[in-house]
Amino acid sequence: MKPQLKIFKIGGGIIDHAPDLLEFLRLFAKVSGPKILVHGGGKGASDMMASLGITPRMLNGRRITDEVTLDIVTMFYAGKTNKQIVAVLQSLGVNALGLTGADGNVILATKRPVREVDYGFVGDLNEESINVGLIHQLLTLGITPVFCPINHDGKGQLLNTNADTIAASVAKALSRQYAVELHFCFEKRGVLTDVADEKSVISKINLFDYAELKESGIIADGMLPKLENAFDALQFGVDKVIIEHALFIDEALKTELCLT
Ligand SMILES: Nc1ncnc2c1ncn2[C@@H]1O[C@H](COP(=O)(O)OP(=O)(O)O)[C@@H](O)[C@H]1O
Ligand SMILES: CC(=O)N[C@@H](CCC(=O)OP(=O)(O)O)C(=O)O
Repeated sequence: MKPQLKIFKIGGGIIDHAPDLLEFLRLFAKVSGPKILVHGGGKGASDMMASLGITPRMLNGRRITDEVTLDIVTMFYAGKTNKQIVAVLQSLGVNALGLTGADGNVILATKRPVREVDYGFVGDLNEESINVGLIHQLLTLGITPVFCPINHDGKGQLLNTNADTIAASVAKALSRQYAVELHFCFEKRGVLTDVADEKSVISKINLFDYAELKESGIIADGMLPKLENAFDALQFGVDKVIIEHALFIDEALKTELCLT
């Protein structure tokens, strides 16, 4: 039987609010067994860009990342956010190790090819991208990897990758060796039929429901790429995928995805 591995992803809505981030990290610290944290921080990065007089540009849930934007997001994700999270986890007794994809060549990305849109320095991932051996060794040493959304191309270029995609790709790659549970944690109780009503959580969504929810417009915005990544993980070997509130990971109200 494969050993268990729990992977959690948190996004900008939680990271941006210091008390919520601290509360989530307290809950994460209590999770037993091998675990990994993947963080985003898109909202804070956009705020930082705006404060510098630069207008953030997003398309289909991905940030158009020119040279200046890459500098800012690298400072924000790999610097401030990643190191702050690692420091708090250390204070909570978790031996966390903050990583970009360049560190230990742990995630190798490919610059997104220019088609109708030039996304700039955005990195795509594939089956070969994740250094499963290194992550396994870190977990064996009792270390908790903390991934930020910055990766590299192996030729000296840093690239910006959507954090949901990193979480799904790491989960898929490690599912060859581990029974993986993947948790997408954000500021709502799960996938809702009405985004204004926290009680309208859909407890289970299969591929058929997913198509209908997309068609009807019930899922929109950031939830679209999140569910796309989440179902991709489920279809390629991840045992369990859950979408839930970052501050209520112990509670039953949440959305679980299933294939049929
Ligand atoms: N049906 C839905 N249920 C829950 N959230 C939804 C739904 N449709 C759209 N959303 C939006 O998706 C957002 C989550 O995506 P996103 O902001 O990208 O999260 P994160 O930054 O945590 O990855 C929610 O804040 C919500 O506004
Ligand atoms: C290429 C790309 O879009 N990268 C994302 C990485 C951060 C992210 O995914 O943050 P959340 O999880 O908080 O949305 C961005 O810069 O917004």
